[in-house]
Amino acid sequence: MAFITPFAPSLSRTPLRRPRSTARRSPHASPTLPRVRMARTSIQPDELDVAEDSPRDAAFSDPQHDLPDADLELEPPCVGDFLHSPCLQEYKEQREAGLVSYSLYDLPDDISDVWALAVGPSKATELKNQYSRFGVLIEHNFADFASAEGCTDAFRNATIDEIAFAKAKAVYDDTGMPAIAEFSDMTIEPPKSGSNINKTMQQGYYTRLVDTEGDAMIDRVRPISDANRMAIFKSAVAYYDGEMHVVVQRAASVAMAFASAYHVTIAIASALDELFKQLSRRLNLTFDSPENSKWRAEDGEGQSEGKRLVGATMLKERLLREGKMLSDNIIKVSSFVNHKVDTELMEVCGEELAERLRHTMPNKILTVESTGLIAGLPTARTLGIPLVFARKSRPITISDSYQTTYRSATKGTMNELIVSCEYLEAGDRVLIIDDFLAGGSTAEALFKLAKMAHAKVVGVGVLIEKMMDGGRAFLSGYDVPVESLAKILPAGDRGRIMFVEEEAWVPPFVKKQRSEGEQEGEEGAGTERSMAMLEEEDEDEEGEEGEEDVGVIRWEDEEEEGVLDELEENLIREHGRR
Ligand SMILES: O=P(O)(O)OC[C@H]1O[C@H](OP(=O)(O)OP(=O)(O)O)[C@H](O)[C@@H]1O
Repeated sequence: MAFITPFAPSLSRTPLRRPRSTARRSPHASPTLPRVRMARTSIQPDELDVAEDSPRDAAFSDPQHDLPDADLELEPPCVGDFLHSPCLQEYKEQREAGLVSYSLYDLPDDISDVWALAVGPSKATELKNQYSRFGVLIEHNFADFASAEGCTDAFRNATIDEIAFAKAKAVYDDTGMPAIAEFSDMTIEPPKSGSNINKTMQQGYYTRLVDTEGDAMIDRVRPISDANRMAIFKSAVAYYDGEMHVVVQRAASVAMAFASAYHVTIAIASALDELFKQLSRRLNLTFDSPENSKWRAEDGEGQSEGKRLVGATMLKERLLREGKMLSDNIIKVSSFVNHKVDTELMEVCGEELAERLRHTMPNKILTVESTGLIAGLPTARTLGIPLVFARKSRPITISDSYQTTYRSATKGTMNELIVSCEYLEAGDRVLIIDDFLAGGSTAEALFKLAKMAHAKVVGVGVLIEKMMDGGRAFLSGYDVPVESLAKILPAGDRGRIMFVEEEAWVPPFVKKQRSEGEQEGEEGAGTERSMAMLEEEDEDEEGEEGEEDVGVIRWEDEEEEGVLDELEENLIREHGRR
């Protein structure tokens, strides 16, 4: 049974690990860091009691359940036997043959460590960006771990945190680099008692091949499930550096009506986020490089220096923790956005909205009282432009005004919007900022006001976009960029908020610099590396592409039948018998 993701690391890049810089560590840290015991908490521990007949899952549902001490000395039994990564094996062989050297070439000063990964490709990109800002260069990703031939039982009997840990440890053992690894599974809970369901369907379903089998399994089970039946995605992430290990688990439950394999990313993102928090504290990974701490506008297009963008990340993290769906499309964020306001969070959100929309060259922010001001003010301040907010009732100080009406999505009432002719002028380039985008009627009303003033709306930015209300499509006719920091998916998951996972946004000029940097690197900028190494690298890059193609062809043409048979087997497998 394989869980291969078609992704190959660039084996021939020199595997480097600079001796750990103490500069980034706490001055009080002892040279041998203590081992960390992590309580394995889940987002919704109360919702994880679905697999009554599984001692593993019972343990998982207990937030206090720690790895037993024996695990801390892992080598877990059979771990080396039941896991195998062809790419890591190849790397190991190259290393043993002396083809990859550990000589340290000039790493940038702001890099203090080089790590490796064993995670899915999209998460790898995110982690690379995230950790690079903290002085960690992520150099390899061994995403092709699979259960070794003949080790199916050992693999099934291992918990997901054991597997994540085993992957991290295997990568560390074979590369010498600290490693982060991930492993996830999906459970479809048994139907509620009394459901009209035949015997084989009473136990629920389970897979560890979420990427490849998850959707097919959900599609098969959904028609025989009631709307409240849950698919539970669990993810374990582990870090190991030879001295210390940290293991974190998180879970996300999604109603079958909305579930897709994609939702495993919620559990993965949440676990990785917690892992990052733990590691940044334990390893004192500080964001201390002046080079990194600012985005630099060097494209000559008039973009000013902006700050590092963490608004979307922090907002999503907060949504995950505190946001609630009160109904299908009413979102409660009153503890940090629109009643009690987390001003620091709004500050970084405003900064990110400003940087995302800076290219529209606005000279004015237009928003609506009162909650539009929450995101509007920091955005305006970052851009250094004034803010005008439309009033919902006419102040006695306003005589000449532009005025329109719109229907409030949340209240269902018709509202007036009024802006003084003094403050919206012909030729203004207006950026609309609001807390929410739902159906788009509020933003459209602001478009109308701008039009009355012969001003031009150049963009729309919101903190939170409710994907189910179609505001983006509604506004598409205006043909302006629409940016949102968090895109909320339709309700589900017992009041929990779910959002679309997106790659971190980076300014176009930074992207350009990075791709130019990469090209330079490929074209021989790595002067410290031997010609032989560069040639190998070229070959590997060809190999990477080749392998991805093969992965696709194999699924579609050669092994499709086999995979479907296996899926069929999994579907009829009772939950407790994995
Ligand atoms: O895209 P839409 O469908 O127009 O919805 C978005 C608007 O809904 C909310 O305002 P609301 O109408 O509830 O008024 P409030 O800000 O006074 O609560 C929110 O603050 C946005 O302005």
